Amino acid sequence: MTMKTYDLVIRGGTLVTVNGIRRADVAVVDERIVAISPELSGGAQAVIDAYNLHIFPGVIDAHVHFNEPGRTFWEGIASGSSALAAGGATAFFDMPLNAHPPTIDAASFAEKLAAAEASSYVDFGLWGGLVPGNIEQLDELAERGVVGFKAFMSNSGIEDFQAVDDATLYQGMQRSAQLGRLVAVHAENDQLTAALAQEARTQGRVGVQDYLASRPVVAELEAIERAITFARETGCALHIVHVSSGRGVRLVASARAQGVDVSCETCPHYLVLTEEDMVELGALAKCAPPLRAVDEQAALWQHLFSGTLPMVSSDHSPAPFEMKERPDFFEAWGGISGCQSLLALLLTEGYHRRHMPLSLIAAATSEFVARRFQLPPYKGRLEVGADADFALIDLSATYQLQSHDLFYRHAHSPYVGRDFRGRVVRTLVRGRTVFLDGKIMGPPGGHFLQPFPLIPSLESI
Ligand SMILES: NC(=O)N[C@H]1NC(=O)NC1=O
Ligand SMILES: [Zn+2]
Ligand SMILES: [Zn+2]
Repeated sequence: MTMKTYDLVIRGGTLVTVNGIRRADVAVVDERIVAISPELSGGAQAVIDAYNLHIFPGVIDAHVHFNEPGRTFWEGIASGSSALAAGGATAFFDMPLNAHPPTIDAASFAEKLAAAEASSYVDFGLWGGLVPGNIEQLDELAERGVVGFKAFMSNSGIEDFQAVDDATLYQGMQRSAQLGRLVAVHAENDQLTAALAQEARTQGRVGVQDYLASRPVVAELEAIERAITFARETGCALHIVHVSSGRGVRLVASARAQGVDVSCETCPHYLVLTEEDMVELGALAKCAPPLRAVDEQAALWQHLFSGTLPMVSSDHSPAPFEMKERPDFFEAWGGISGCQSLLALLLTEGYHRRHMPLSLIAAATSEFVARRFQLPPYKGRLEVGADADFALIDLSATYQLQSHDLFYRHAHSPYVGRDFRGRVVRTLVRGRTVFLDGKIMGPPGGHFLQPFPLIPSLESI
């Protein structure tokens, strides 16, 4: 009798799935999970001892800006995907900005795809952009496999990626509905935020508080409602990125209850930082929508617990530190470097501090992401047949984050100096270790992920 031989067996770990946690061995052949059982017999070419570790499905970070090509000096796919791997992520979706050119047509898509295929350590999907003037290009982007189309309802801070006017958003959603792709929006009312900012700046009020006051919650609520109205009308699936307020999540949840195909995400910074931190940390913690008061933050946690807020992604939006150093706070780069800390923050502040179930963390960072964005059924789950994408976690390890721990091109983050509980020990992408004990293991071998089922090419129908 021949014994079965696996490529890899991970022994004794505690598996965290959306259906609960259990101890089991996991066997991998050809990049996929082929067996899960309390005591797996059979040989293996490699064995990982995970007796004191939790095995999470690899994080799928649906929202990062890696800036390559064109602004690789801000981040880059190699450094950004290294940071993700160090944070337990096995896949990401890159936003169509702040690379140059932005991903708004077939040619720019090809450039981005080539860059990511050459240097990503983890798997990746690509967002296309919806901007004034590119509705004709949505078809070619859909055909090439974008996750969906991202639009800014307010100024993006990047010249080459213009905010949508209402007509572009409406018509873009009509086209996206026909293409079966969703639209994701940065939801803030541009007129309101621009006018409030302008007023403050002409009066010489250019501090953190003035910035906060220029982007009130109502600007977010109004834009979310408008996007939902268009989604209801066009039948387009809608995703609201980085919702910063409990009331914003409520709008999404009630529209969903009425049958609108709309989802939302929040980011770790809205869960663990408040506007007071923005005052204290300055531009390191500058983002849009801005950080909020503690009551909004508490509401976000409640929504996360109840499932009305089903997804957390990082909105990692890095830049050289010099771009954060401006006497006028409005001029400092708005964007937080945080993708390496996404899972660790949820473990520290969610699981340890608030007793959030680990299953919910796995759902919010992996399983729901895969489902919402229609990844192939072998992504985002810990089960037989799925890709062997894992984050191995020592839940009880404590540490203080240091800037030299960060793999970002520019090693700043509002979380430096923060105490964490729960450490990523090892990350595997399709069975291959990409991060172990503080080091990235090359070479980069990330695969391009497309939504599934694939859109048939127009010539084939
Ligand atoms: N351009 C860009 O990355 N903007 C992002 N930064 C941020 O804080 N919010 C965003 O939308
Ligand atoms: Zn945004
Ligand atoms: Zn973003």
